[in-house]
Amino acid sequence: MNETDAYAEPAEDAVLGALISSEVTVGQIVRGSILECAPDLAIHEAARRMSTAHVSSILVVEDDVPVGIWTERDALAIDFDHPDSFNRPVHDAMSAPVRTVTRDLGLQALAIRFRDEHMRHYLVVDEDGRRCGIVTQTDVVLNQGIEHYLKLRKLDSIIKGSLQPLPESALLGEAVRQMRSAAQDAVVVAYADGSYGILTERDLTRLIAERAGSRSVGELASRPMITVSEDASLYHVRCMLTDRRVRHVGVMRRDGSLADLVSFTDILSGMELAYVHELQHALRERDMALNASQRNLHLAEKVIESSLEGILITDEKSRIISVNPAFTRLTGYRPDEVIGRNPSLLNSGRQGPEFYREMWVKLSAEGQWQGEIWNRRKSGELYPELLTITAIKDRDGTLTNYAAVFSDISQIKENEAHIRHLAYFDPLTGLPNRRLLEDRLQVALAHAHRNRNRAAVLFIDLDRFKRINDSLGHEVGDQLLMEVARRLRACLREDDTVARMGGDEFIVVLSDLTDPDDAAHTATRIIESLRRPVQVDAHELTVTTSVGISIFPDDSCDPVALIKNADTAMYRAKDEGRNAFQLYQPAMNARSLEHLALESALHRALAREELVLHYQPLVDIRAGRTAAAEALLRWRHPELGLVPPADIIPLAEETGLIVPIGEWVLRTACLQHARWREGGHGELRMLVNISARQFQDKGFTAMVARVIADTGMPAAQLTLELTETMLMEGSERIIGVLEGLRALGVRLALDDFGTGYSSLAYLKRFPIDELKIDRLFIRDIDRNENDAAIAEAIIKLAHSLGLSVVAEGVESAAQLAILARNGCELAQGFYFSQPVEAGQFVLPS
Ligand SMILES: Nc1nc2c(ncn2[C@@H]2O[C@@H]3COP(=O)(O)O[C@H]4[C@@H](O)[C@H](n5cnc6c(=O)[nH]c(N)nc65)O[C@@H]4COP(=O)(O)O[C@H]3[C@H]2O)c(=O)[nH]1
Repeated sequence: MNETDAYAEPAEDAVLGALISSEVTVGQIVRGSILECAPDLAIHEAARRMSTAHVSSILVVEDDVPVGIWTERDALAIDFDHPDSFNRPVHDAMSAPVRTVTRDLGLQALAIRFRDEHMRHYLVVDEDGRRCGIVTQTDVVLNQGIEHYLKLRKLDSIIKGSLQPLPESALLGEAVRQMRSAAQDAVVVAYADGSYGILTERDLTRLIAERAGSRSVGELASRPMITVSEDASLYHVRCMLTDRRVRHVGVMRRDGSLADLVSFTDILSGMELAYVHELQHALRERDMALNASQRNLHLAEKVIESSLEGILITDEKSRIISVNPAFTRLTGYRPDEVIGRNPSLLNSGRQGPEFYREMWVKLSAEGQWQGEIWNRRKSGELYPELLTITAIKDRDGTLTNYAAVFSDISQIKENEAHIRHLAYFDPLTGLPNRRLLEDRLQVALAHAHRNRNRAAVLFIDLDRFKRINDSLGHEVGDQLLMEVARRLRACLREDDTVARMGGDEFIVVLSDLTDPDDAAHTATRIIESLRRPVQVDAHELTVTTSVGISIFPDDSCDPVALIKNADTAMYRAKDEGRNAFQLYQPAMNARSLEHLALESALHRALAREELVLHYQPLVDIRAGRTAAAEALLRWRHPELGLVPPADIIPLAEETGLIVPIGEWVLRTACLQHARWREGGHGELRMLVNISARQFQDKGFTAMVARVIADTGMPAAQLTLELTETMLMEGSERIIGVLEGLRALGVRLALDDFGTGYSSLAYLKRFPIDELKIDRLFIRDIDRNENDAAIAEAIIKLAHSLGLSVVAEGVESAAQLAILARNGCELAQGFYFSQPVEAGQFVLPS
């Protein structure tokens, strides 16, 4: 094994490790023992003690105070031609004052001091100035953790090439003079046989101790001199110096001649310490960044692993490369069954190729696709999921992966179907209820309009039903209603609709009538059919019926008006003696004239400041405290008195006046809120209704922003109430408007929830914060199990979508108790307060 192999350089990692942990302090490397002597000790005795102790310095102490230090370097100052000088007191030859460093000084800093102050020894003291030891340059070279640097540098980079060997016959005094003048700590002695020897400061100290006279260097030098090739690295040299316990090696040129003598001092002064320092810093930072990114990676892995949503990641060719545990839970496939395969293995076959084509078009254009999709589990079962696919690109924009995140929405769909059934059908008779009827009526009218036909609405009321109910009990009443429903159905064609409006009221919609008389014929058939006695248990019941008829388009084109007109006609039939039908006549409805008059007056109402807002509190059920106010529009008509919004809003929408009126409402409510804030009630939220027509206005979001800015309204305290039907136009534009509003910081609530037709899962797409359950569901919540079930289901669903819930129209403590039990957060209704003028609004104390 040659020397180079013996000092093989450390592996890269070991070097880096040494570097990073190299924040060593002087205190950690200093040797505890200090050789001390009194100032009057003879120099040769001091030298003897140093030689015996193998140390390079002795501290001169007087009265326990260091007054100087005598080192091997100081030995050079001794006159070797006159050995008498060896007997002088050390005080005459020592260096003073003693330079000190503290224990906590870093090795880097110490190395710089050694180099800049040309020192080779420092006395180390602790925080209280107590002596702890002597630190030498050699200690630094051995402990600094600079291996990486030494490894990079070759020996030839520090060779000075100024070596002047002395002939073996030269006298010791000459050698000392050369060392002194050349500021060297050793001289090389060239022997006549071509070999070399070395005489060092340490040898001089020994010679002083021996009181050696003037002898030739050939006799005194150590030989042979240890040498190394000029190609070796500084690291290699350092290892040699340490292992051989020497402080100098000769450097041999490739041609065999002696190039120089190098020592620990040369190694230290050849180092670019600032560079080393920077390198250490950079490496430390790299290490920290690496640690941080490993931590982030670990975190991301944990999130994916514990996510309740299924996650699937593919490569750019759509081959699955990883799935999370939720994926396995939801689809039934283990990772090893899907990795490497295409996600199409989950296809249910329910969506056609066109669906997937559109998905890919959107994915490549926008980088993301979201929607509902039916997939197939491993068991073969189909299930609906809400799926988001994101295309992932690297820094250069090259597509690298797709990530799909999905949740099983079967439960939501089931709830939705359940609620829809509860919401659209009368549980007693199984007939459509008012909501579904209105829907069907719209369809029937559109159909009739298209076919240029008529349609009819028949309002049916059982005469004196209440008497039966009160005298024979609900059970009997219910049986009777079920039989009535069955007979009504039997009187109609398949395309016609019969609905129960509640109590003993039914409505029939006859679609596509060619002759209005057909409506009268059907009415007669119904009256006849219901006139036949009904057997319920032991009772034979006979009921009579009154029917009112309105015809589309003759009596109105508006479904609500048609129902109202049929209702009016039905009352006329009752007035006329019951058990008959009446066709609607316009004169029956004096209100239509009123309507016209109102329309022109509304134009002037804004300018005349006839509009006012009333406020109704929303109460935090758990805290029993007013948490918000809803602003409700009123019109103080000079003759008609207070006109309710039901009469104002449709008119305002028809005439387009809703835009300025809507802005007035918002501004007035915000100004009112400013007054409450001044009074210390800034915590109250303000809810403002937005109409569909207003929402369609292009400048709507800008208007809201303007009002907020003008009035200083804290956006988070403002909630805009929207209705389901507004959202169901469902376009990207609507989502854009909602997101624009959200960006302003306002909250969004969905009003009258349950009366629209929305897909509940679809709601997930909208940035809604709050859901207001329509008061129709609340009205009978304490009497009707069905309504209670609907309210409960809506509350649960809203919570599962992360929405808070407001119950509207709470009129009794019993209703409130049920809502509280179901976890409903807020309630509003006459039980707490009617809508009142701002001055009468009771602020929370
Ligand atoms: N039976 C009963 N009713 C209760 C109870 N508690 C509150 N109400 C009524 O329920 C309605 C609640 O407002 P909404 O559902 O947003 O319904 C509002 C809202 O959709 C609309 N509206 C009111 N003000 C405005 C407005 O400034 N702009 C627009 N676009 N619409 C408005 O008119 C609708 C009716 O408003 P109002 O007649 O003031 O009727 C109010 C309120 O008086 C209760 O315990 N029992």
